[in-house]
Amino acid sequence: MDTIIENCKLINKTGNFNVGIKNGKIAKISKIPFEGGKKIDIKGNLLLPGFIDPHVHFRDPGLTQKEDFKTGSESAANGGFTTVIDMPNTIPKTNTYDALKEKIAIADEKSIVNYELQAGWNTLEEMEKIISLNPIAFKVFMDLEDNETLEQIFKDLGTLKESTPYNGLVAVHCENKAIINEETNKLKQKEENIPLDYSYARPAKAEDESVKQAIELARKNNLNLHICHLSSKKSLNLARKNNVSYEFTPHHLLLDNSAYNTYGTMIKTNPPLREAKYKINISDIDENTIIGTDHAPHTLEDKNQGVWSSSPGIPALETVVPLLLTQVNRGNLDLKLIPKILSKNAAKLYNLKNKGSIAIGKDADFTVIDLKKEGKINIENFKTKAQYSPFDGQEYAGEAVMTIINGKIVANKL
Ligand SMILES: NC(=O)N[C@@H](CC(=O)O)C(=O)O
Ligand SMILES: [Zn+2]
Ligand SMILES: [Zn+2]
Repeated sequence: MDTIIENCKLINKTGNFNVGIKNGKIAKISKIPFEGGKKIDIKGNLLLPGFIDPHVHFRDPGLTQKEDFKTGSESAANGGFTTVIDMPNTIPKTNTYDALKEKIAIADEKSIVNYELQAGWNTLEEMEKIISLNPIAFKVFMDLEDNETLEQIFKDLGTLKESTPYNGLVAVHCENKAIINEETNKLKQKEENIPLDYSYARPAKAEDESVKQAIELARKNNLNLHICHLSSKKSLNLARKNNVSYEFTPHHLLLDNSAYNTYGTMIKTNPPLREAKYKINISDIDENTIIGTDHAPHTLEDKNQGVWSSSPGIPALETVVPLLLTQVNRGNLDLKLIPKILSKNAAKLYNLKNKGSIAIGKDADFTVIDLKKEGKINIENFKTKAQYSPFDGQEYAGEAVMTIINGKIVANKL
């Protein structure tokens, strides 16, 4: 053994366990103590499979004043995450072979957590080249494209699936561009706009229409659809009915659009926070849910440019775990769902075969949880460059106290 993690509680099991690690893999799980290796005593806390965030924006290259792969990955580790999936809307976009190659070099050099990269869509010819670098999926921002372009993108992705080893997984930002434009233009007629207007400029029906369209296009082209940051209840019902996977962010679960009156453009995000009656809630989390934080850091300056010009996005890697564990402590969320929604389900969707559970032979990636640890969220302790959060100052119960990757501690608050 290289390392032995001692005094571990495991979910659904009684008693304390010891977990042996050899060459970065789980080699032994036993109640009976054993010797031979460096010891990590986690003091009776809960050992969970390393958390996976399938939706982060690390802004590297091109936007590193907002975040870079070093600070982003440190933020992930500090928040309890061992693996992240980064989005392609950097500068340049990660939609060419060269740009993906460049990002892999950056991430290899700077990341302290495991990472996977999504690629942006491009011509079929370019996407064929991109596939040789194994992006984990293609991402389509449906809010930025018109219908004709979307038809073509999905058709090309279908062809790509036939002609290359591409697995056919397409992750989508679902909001309908035409509806957004129409509603935004209406609201701009008002004499003065307030942050709350943003919620109505991109209404739930824009998301619902887009989800419907994405499901149709994916079916037509034999693609495997995954819906990012799903926020509308109706969209959720559509996804469930059609057996399509989806992610929830912590802010869409926990805040409604009345928060715009408190936090202003700080909580501007896409899709926007919704009216209480249309939104998803903690009670919508089930066995199949995936939490994707949509960690979308910006500078304070970028966040303070008025209703229409402020950058949309909220950093979330360092708040999501205490926020969800607080819901567990309040009895609103079953503890047994935590390893599923934060690790297992994303590992399955993205085919991360060695991740998502604690078993012999799996990668030695762990998140250690102290369910009773209380505190107040404090952005001053964040590793992200983004210095804002609507949850700053909020009391929590339950925290990730240690993050272990390949058997090595990358963050420690024990
Ligand atoms: N969610 C956001 O409001 N912003 C994201 C983009 C995105 O995920 O749509 C960003 O990159 O800042
Ligand atoms: Zn998005
Ligand atoms: Zn995003």
